[in-house]
Amino acid sequence: MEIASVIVDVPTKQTDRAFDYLIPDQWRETIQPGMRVIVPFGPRNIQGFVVELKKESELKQLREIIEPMDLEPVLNKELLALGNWLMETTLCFKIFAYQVMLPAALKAKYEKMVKLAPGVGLDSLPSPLRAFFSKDGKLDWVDALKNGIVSLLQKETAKGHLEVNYIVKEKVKKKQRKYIRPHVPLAALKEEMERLPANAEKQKQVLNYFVEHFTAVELRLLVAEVNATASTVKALVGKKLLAEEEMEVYRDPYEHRTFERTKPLPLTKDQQIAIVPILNALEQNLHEVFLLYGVTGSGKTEIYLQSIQEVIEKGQEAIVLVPEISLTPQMVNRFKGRFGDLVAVLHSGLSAGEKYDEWRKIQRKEVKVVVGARSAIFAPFENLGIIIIDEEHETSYKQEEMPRYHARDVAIERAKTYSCPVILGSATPSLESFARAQKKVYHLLSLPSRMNNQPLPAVEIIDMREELREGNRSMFSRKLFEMLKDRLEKQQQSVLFLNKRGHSSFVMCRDCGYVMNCPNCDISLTYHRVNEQMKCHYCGYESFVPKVCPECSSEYIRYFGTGTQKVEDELGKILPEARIIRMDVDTTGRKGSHERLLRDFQDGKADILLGTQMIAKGLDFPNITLVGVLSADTMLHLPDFRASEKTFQLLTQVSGRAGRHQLPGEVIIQTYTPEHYSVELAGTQDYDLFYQQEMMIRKTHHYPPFYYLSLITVSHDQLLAVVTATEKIVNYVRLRLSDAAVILGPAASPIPRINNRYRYQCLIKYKREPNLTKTLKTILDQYQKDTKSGLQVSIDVNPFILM
Ligand SMILES: Nc1ncnc2c1ncn2[C@@H]1O[C@H](COP(=O)(O)OP(=O)(O)OP(=O)(O)O)[C@@H](O)[C@H]1O
Ligand SMILES: [Zn+2]
Ligand SMILES: [Zn+2]
Repeated sequence: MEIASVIVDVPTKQTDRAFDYLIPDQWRETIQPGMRVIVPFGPRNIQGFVVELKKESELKQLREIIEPMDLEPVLNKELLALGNWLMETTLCFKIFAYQVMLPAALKAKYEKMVKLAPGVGLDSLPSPLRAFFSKDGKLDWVDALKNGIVSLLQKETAKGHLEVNYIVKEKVKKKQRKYIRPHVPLAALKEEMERLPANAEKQKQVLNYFVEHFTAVELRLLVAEVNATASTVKALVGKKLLAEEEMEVYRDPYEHRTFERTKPLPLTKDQQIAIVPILNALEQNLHEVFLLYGVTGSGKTEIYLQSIQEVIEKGQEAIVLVPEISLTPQMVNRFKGRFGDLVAVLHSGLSAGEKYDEWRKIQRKEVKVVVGARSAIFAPFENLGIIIIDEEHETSYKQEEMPRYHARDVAIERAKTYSCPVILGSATPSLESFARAQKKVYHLLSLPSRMNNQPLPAVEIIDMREELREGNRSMFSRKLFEMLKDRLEKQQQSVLFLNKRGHSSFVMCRDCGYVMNCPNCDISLTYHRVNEQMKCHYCGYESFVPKVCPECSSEYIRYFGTGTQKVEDELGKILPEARIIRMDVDTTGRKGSHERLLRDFQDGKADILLGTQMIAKGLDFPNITLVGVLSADTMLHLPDFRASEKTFQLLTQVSGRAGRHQLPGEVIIQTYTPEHYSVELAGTQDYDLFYQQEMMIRKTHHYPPFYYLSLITVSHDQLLAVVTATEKIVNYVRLRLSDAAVILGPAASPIPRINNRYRYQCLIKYKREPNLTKTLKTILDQYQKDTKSGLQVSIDVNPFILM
């Protein structure tokens, strides 16, 4: 085949299609669909994905592919097809659909270089410029910018002395190490060793090493082992007795860890009942979606492990998704402990190089199981036997930028292709999934009780308004304080949870109520204690904390809201003898710190674990008998129809950390809205009742799972332009959809301005609209092509964040 269709790395509407390129003779045998190539595009060289090979093109004049970037495809056939599906269902640019499937290391980086034009010598340049160029006549664009010589360069370019080149670079290199191996047969090696002169003592020792271990060894280790120098070894390589080669090594983030091997546990009655349908589906190669609904601590993970065991025995592969936040060492241990080196782990704590290496283990089929966060759903396995999504209700499974995909949908799509089962597991399933299970679209499996029939922990809800009325102004209710003290005496552990999401620490004037807002975006600035600054989380604007109120000059301007640091200080005052471990973004920033803190807690080096969302999930420690939630309602007041659902799920998850083993657990939930049903029902841990209540509300207000949603957001720096455009879009949508669709807008977005751009939206609620995708595509086409107007239109199908 002579011609390759290539999707180029230029995410615009005009370039969102395949371009044909001629494959030069020398690459004809090499280039295949799914490989990355470097192609000329306009004046630049850029990266692209080959999606198809063909014999003919409609175009006569084709440019040639410059070179392949891969020696084997990075995307297999199935993933190429999955890319098409992503474009269709999420309305993203084609290039994004492919890039999202690859580790960041394989995303191209471009370097701009200024070079002497062919046939031009350095001396043609004016002398002040010459010094900036390398001997071979090159200059890095970054250096040109730094030295402020761009206009000089432009003049020379106009004269034809210089040209600008774009060089595509890979972000990460494979890690290579030098290895030494014998180059002659063992007998010859022995002979040569005898023949060496007596003063070549070191060389003798090196050869002797290979006589004893006739195999390749890393140079570094060899030198250390025989106490020789690299030059001694080099000399033997020079004599062709030994050979040197570069071998690739993987960067293994778990290199220095040993995992205690575990064996399958005998399943409980409930577990046995739940696993049978899964094993059946595996045996018959059936695609089926299971919703494994099991209370916290009911043994869902053991079911995952034993299902995977079956898959491996069938010679197939498994993907396990867990939310980033619960990709704790404990979770990783459970999979590595059961399947050892057959497990690859992908999470954001790894460096780009480590992620790349884990990805390649998958691609080379050196592992059978991948445990990872959202993007691991694209693991390049080719014989998938099962896909498991733990904590399936977690909103982090939805990507909030292009492609705006939900990992659950991708999982089901891939599982259909491989005709294999999907398990969605949760103690608090999303309303969407539970509704589907009720309608028998998903197969419901239940684990209604905890291991060893331990009861769920007893939950008490404390009304913080009442505390205030009775004169307690501390952030700890009297009850929580008493119980913390009690646990200290009993030498049991407590977990204190502070809900940070939707909770900003803002600065307010106590005299006039002035709140510091971002001048570019209509939201309050967040107080950062570390550098005593106020920061906007949307545009990055920073400002100092004012000493007096800019409105009324009062000195009583101070910051509100509670951070973990403040809670820690407070705890130190009231329980000075307590040993506290704090886990939040500040204390877990460094690599491995997350793991270390948890291990310390597990080893009993602290009495109280204080943290944010990152401690809500996955923890399974026997000595935790008390969980305290400091403020249950901070999330309830977000402009989000899922606010109640999220609150209920989070409270249930945190409560589930207590009393998981022999000791019974207790939970204290502090709140300012104890009468809210999601707080109340989290108190009784009654998912079923919560489900019924929430479904009624969703039905009344036309929200999922009764209706689907699509959100169109328009932004521009002129308010009038945004309103006019959104109005037009709303009218257009109205014309194209049926009367059954509910079309809301134009309305200002919940955050009406970000970075000086006004934002308006149109929200569409619908049940079945065959015309919808086409309509949305037309809108995108229209506005994405017209870049001059400055209007930005983005569309989120099934949005999770409505801001
Ligand atoms: N069949 C079994 N026999 C004995 N112990 C078991 C069995 N299955 C699970 N366990 C243990 O019970 C505890 C709770 O199980 P697991 O963590 O899998 O529950 P889970 O449902 O995943 O909980 P959560 O949703 O709260 O994370 C673990 O310590 C686990 O090792
Ligand atoms: Zn004031
Ligand atoms: Zn801002």
